[in-house]
Amino acid sequence: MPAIVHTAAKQTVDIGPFTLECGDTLPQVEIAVETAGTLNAAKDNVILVCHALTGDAHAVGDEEQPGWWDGLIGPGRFVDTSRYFVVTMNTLGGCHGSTGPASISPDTGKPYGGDFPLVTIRDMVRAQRRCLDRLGLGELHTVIGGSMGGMMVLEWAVMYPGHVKKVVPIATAAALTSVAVGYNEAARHAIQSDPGFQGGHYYPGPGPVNGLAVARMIGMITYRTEALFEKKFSRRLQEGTNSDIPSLDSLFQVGSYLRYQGEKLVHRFDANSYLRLLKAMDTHDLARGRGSLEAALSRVKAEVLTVGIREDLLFPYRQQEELHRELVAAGKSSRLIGIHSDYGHDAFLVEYSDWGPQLQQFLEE
Ligand SMILES: CC(=O)SCCNC(=O)CCNC(=O)[C@H](O)C(C)(C)COP(=O)(O)OP(=O)(O)OC[C@H]1O[C@@H](n2cnc3c(N)ncnc32)[C@H](O)[C@@H]1OP(=O)(O)O
Ligand SMILES: N[C@@H](CCO)C(=O)O
Repeated sequence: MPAIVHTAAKQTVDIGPFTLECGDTLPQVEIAVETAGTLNAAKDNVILVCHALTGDAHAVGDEEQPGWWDGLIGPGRFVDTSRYFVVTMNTLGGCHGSTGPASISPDTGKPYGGDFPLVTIRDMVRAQRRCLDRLGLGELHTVIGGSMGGMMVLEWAVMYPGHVKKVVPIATAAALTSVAVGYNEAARHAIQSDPGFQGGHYYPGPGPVNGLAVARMIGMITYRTEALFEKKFSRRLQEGTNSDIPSLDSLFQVGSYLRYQGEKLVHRFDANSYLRLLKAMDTHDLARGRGSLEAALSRVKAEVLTVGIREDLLFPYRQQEELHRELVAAGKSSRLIGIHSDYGHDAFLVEYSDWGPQLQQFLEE
């Protein structure tokens, strides 16, 4: 069993062969894990953080690199690492240290590429559970995460009700709306129609970089809001563009920004993982195989604090309201916070003042 290091630490945990919901077995699975804080003697202060689509295990910063949730988690912050032992894993199927399409298949000695199977949200959660077992961490104080991470949070509450005391699903839902699935289809099509895609067998080449950039551009529009774009860019043209005569080359600031965001993602994300994680979100439904959402939620034992962003275009606030309503109807302990933010969906990664204090209180009660 791997040793647990009880301060900020990174490790890769071998969880062995792993059979997915689709029936395929990955012969060897590794999960990249980062921890922050100290595990107490009773082992009852563990908070599991589940990342969103392009996140990774580095939620909490260290001397080398800031973490993507530093505004929320750290010593003396809303999730206080001087009290809690925070564990974050790169998801199975991802591209930041855990087994995914770019990993070498033990069967062929080559990267899986296009042969890597679909990993569902439930597979991701089962892999997390097995990883925690390997680390000797059976019980969770809280599971928290946003967007795709929030889907995992809800699955934790349903799949392992006896193992988690509290859950905090943020900017998420029991299943994506048809519009969100539509955006994801357009993003996948951009990647798969790029000549660099080659059916997913593009390693060690750069792969479908243009398609991935376009996919991110589409995504970014859904992660923000009209109000934010109006404030930041309005209809201004990018510097150097002739504003007097309309031209095919006219570049708006918003266009330049989206292109930049697309290029930025290409340097830190693998297209094969992007395709699979989008599909995992599309195909996810908390009710699948459980009769109904009501039946699924009837299994929940954890206290639930749902956080929604009222301006979220991707996971509309009505979805978090519905989740809360269903939980209450099922007699569960459920609270809902609806914040306002021009950031829209991405607010959970950038704005904490409206919900951080309530989260802190929820954790400490
Ligand atoms: C911190 C990390 O690296 S995260 C790594 C792991 N990834 C994740 O966890 C995923 C979640 N994170 C995210 O989605 C994002 O990082 C967010 C939401 C937290 C913040 O997004 P950001 O891209 O940092 O912020 P924002 O949308 O304001 O964009 C700012 C960038 O756009 C650039 N920009 C702004 N206007 C324009 C324009 N008109 N034309 C071109 N570029 C522009 C800025 O110069 C800035 O560039 P920089 O990132 O090189 O500094
Ligand atoms: N900005 C988030 C959006 C998806 O929730 C990410 O890239 O993971």
